[in-house]
Amino acid sequence: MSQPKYLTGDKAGIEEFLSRFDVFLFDCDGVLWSGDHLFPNVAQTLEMLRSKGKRVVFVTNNSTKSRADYKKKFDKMGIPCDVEEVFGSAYSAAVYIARILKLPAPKNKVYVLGETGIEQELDAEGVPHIGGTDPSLRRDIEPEDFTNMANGSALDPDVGVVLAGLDFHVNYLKLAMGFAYLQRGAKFLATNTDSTLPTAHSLFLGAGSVGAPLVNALGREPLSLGKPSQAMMDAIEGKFHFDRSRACMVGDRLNTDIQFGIEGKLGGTLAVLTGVSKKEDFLGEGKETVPMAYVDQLGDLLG
Ligand SMILES: O=C(O)[C@H](O)[C@H](O)COP(=O)(O)O
Ligand SMILES: [Mg+2]
Repeated sequence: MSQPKYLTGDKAGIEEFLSRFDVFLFDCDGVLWSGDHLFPNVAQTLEMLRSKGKRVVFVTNNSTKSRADYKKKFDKMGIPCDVEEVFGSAYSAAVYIARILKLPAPKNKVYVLGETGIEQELDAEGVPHIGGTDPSLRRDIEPEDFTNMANGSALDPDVGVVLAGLDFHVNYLKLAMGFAYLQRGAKFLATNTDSTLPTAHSLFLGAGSVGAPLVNALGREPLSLGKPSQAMMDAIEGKFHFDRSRACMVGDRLNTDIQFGIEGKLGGTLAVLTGVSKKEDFLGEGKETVPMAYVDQLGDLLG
């Protein structure tokens, strides 16, 4: 497998690379920012691409925010963005549940292990849901909870799906309730299964690590609707109608972003070193997932 091209400081190489693509799919966490810290020259780089007539789509696995929430974040960060340019895993999962899975009401209710982003996107698709940010679940489990989950009286009979995403308020009660629904046959879905979350210039538990207790107890993985799932790529192509051979995925994580672009048969992939993956992860012999090119940070594309 050919080695990726290092583009930082290579003005001619950058020009040639950018000329191959009309559309850039941008990952967010670890590429544009770390939490609320915008990396250098990100806004200027996106402006440069747009001035060259390139289309940008923001494709994030972070399901804690809805597309509308991301639009507010982009505005706060001074990055011009239309809400329609954002395609997050919460939206991807809500579209899948509403338009592909299409469980017959009333058994189409979703038990959410996650934050408001998931709830907002389910609302937008008209999918009923419980759990999530419900404050009544932010408490210790009590002896009667075990009894009432075991006999079903604490469970909603209309729940047909358990949807797991990044949840900053996870506890035993919420996990136990999710497991109770799964044992009763609810479909097991995830917005994404990233093991770690790159933020505050460090790594924290990701969505996959929050949902891991359910995977361990149940003995099987959820269907993930985030990167590298090609259901997400198909949904993005269906919405934006682009030529995959002229599209490039830009990301910080090999087993989500770069794999997503490669398996999606996009024209190219660009790794940045400001998030999860390190260059040692893809340079040298026998590496499983290798980007077409890489830069130290996104702003290096300014040349
Ligand atoms: O744990 C997570 O959910 C992910 O680390 C996080 O949300 C990744 O977001 P992305 O890099 O896809 O923008
Ligand atoms: Mg990322």
